[in-house]
Amino acid sequence: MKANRPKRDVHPDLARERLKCNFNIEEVTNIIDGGKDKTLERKKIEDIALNNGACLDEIPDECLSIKERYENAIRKSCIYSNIVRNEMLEITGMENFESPVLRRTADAFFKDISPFMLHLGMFVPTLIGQSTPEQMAEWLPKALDMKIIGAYAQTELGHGTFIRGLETTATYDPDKEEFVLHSPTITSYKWWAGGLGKTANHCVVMAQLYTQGECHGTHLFIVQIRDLDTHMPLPGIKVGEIGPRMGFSSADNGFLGFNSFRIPRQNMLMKHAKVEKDGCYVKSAKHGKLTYGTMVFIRVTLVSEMSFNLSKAATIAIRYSAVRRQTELRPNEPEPQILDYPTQQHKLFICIATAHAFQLTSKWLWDTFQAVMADVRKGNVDALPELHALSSCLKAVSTSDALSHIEQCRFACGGHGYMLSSNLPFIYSFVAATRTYEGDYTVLLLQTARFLVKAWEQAESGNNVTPTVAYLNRTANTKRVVWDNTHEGIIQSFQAIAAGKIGQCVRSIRDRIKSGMDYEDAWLMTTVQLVAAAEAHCRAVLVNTYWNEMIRLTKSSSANVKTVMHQLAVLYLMYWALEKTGDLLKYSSVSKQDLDDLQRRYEELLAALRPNAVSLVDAFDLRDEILHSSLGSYDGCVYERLMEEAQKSPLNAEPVNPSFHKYIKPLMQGKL
Ligand SMILES: CCCCCCCC/C=C\CCCCCCCCCCCCCCCC(=O)SCCNC(=O)CCNC(=O)[C@H](O)C(C)(C)COP(=O)(O)OP(=O)(O)OC[C@H]1O[C@@H](n2cnc3c(N)ncnc32)[C@H](O)[C@@H]1OP(=O)(O)O
Ligand SMILES: Cc1cc2nc3c(=O)[nH]c(=O)nc-3n(C[C@H](O)[C@H](O)[C@H](O)COP(=O)(O)OP(=O)(O)OC[C@H]3O[C@@H](n4cnc5c(N)ncnc54)[C@H](O)[C@@H]3O)c2cc1C
Repeated sequence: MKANRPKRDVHPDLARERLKCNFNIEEVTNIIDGGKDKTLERKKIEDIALNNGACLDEIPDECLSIKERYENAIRKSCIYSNIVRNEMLEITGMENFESPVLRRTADAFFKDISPFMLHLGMFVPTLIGQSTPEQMAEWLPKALDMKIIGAYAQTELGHGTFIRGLETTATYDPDKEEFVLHSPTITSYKWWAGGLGKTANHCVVMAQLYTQGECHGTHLFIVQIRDLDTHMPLPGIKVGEIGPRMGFSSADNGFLGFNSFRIPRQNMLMKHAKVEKDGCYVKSAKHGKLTYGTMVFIRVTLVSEMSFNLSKAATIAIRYSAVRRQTELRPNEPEPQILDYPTQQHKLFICIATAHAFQLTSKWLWDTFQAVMADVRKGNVDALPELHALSSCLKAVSTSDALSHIEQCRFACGGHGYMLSSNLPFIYSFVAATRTYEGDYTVLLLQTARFLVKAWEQAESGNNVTPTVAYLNRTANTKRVVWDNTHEGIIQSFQAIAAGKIGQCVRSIRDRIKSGMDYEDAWLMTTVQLVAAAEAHCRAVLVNTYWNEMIRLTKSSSANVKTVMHQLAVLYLMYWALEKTGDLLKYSSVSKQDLDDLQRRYEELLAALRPNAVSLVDAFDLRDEILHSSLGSYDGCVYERLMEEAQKSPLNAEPVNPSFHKYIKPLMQGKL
């Protein structure tokens, strides 16, 4: 099933674009990767993956049946896992199994999703984050060596968001020193877990723990569900695939039910709480939500995942826009490249800037996460609420923004963007799921809002608050910030908007309580504003972090790299300031004239970035094998590739489809 891509000359329009570049592309690539050494390591790993079997499928994935797609994905997953296990991890180090490079090289194998993704993405991280040292020694080597393949089964048919409402039970039986797992209702069936439907032989299960007649809430258990030799479901296990979805077509998302299924006591993941042999429950965690740790970890990693997906979509749309020509501007003049239209630049340059904003913020978030986890290991959980609030809003906003920008990339490619061979629909449907999974957008912003309301009350009473909300100490009691059109001024305005909205939420809640509502109802009635306040806080964090990190990381860069990186960050600030003019008018002293000036400067910036646009996406350094796009390949031979992909449609395998003789001809002849 291997096909070789024909080598072609670079399209003259793209070649001309590359000549216009005025900055050192490699320097920008190094900044995105996190340093020159990281770029070299990434390239080395990509070479290993691509020389070892990553391949174009002769028949595109989308032309296969569901079953064929799954089987092809498994075939490739096994090849890929072997390479990861035997060669890549030697370079990254076994402890860096979650390295973004592995995620990136996986794309060279899978246009859609690997059924093993959740094994490496959630099963292994849960073992690491939730096991005792003994459990880790037992399970982790097997998982890393692919001796066992796992899934993460938390969500049920009836509940995804409200984890405390999960119904699966794990009841301890001290006589046999076993837990009995049971699914008491149809709504208690596990639903959605990736890799569970057909692939996994183990999974982590979240269930309500009962011991000595008492319920202790949700805990995690490791459960073998299939025989390691025959792969048949074990007695007491009902497992299968949940059926076709909008995307994730080869991820075999599954359902799982238990009929009084027994597992040994040692299979409860006991890092934060345990059940003794006699059934005694002992809680050691200093914070009640540490069992939610894998979710926080994934939320943190999703920010860089969004940067990666956006960089793919932007690369496709910008290369395409450089070779696509449409509409005469003046009679008898050549049609311009569509990238010359300011409206096209408005759709696309923000995608490049946002990919940078998310990438730089994600590195900062990752460092914050590591520091907080190091504290937690020492028994200090003070920074956990702030980390939860931060990772929740950044996950929500980055997935939501990435989704709408990717849709803009598709719009920017006109009809051809609708083709699956462009890869934009795959990228879109993958990112659409991220807005929901690992915590829905609204739900996570409301988590952040809880933290913000408390922080606002602290700041209001003159107490110092934690770093990401420190702006509240400055702005909580200010009515309107004075508008200043420098980058510092714009960042401060975003902080003023956030503070203003949080303050308004607090006042609404208080007013509602005064008018007789209890706190829960007052909160509920204010949730539309609370979501907007949490989003505003997240934007303040994003603009501030992106700007500071950009300045820090370009300190020793060449002058032109500094300029272009600076231009992108200013574009990001201006784009969002213009998107939020209503808020600026409400919470700052900005005037109509200031906004008109801002609009003009934004349009000038689009023009200034235009000559470097193709090189800026080249700097993402996404190889064709990873992009999988007829519109986005490095050579820009868009029309040849579209035609080539069209030939692969199964409908073109024969000149006349049998349905002609069976139905159309009889219809034409009046014989039907
Ligand atoms: C090595 C071998 C080679 C192998 C090779 C294999 C080849 C692999 C092929 C490809 C490789 C690819 C590489 C992998 C790359 C990985 C990419 C990652 C992809 C991941 C894909 C993920 C798929 C999706 C998975 C899922 O969706 S899992 C399910 C997720 N579910 C949710 O997120 C549910 C959301 N709900 C909640 O989180 C909670 O219920 C809630 C909304 C937070 C409420 O919780 P609860 O009711 O319990 O709490 P409350 O009472 O509301 O709050 C009480 C207080 O607690 C605070 N709180 C809540 N949560 C937390 C927390 N996590 N931390 C800290 N504090 C928390 C809350 O704020 C309250 O505080 P208070 O002070 O206000 O009281
Ligand atoms: C592709 C995909 C893969 C997945 N993989 C896994 C997996 O591997 N393992 C796993 O365990 N799960 C997985 N999930 C499940 C996923 O985590 C849940 O779907 C997600 O957490 C949302 O929960 P829900 O489906 O119950 O939505 P619901 O909570 O029912 O949400 C429905 C609507 O109600 C709103 N809503 C809900 N609660 C509130 C509230 N308190 N306040 C205001 N509005 C609210 C939401 O905003 C949303 O608009 C996956 C899901 C998808 C789509």
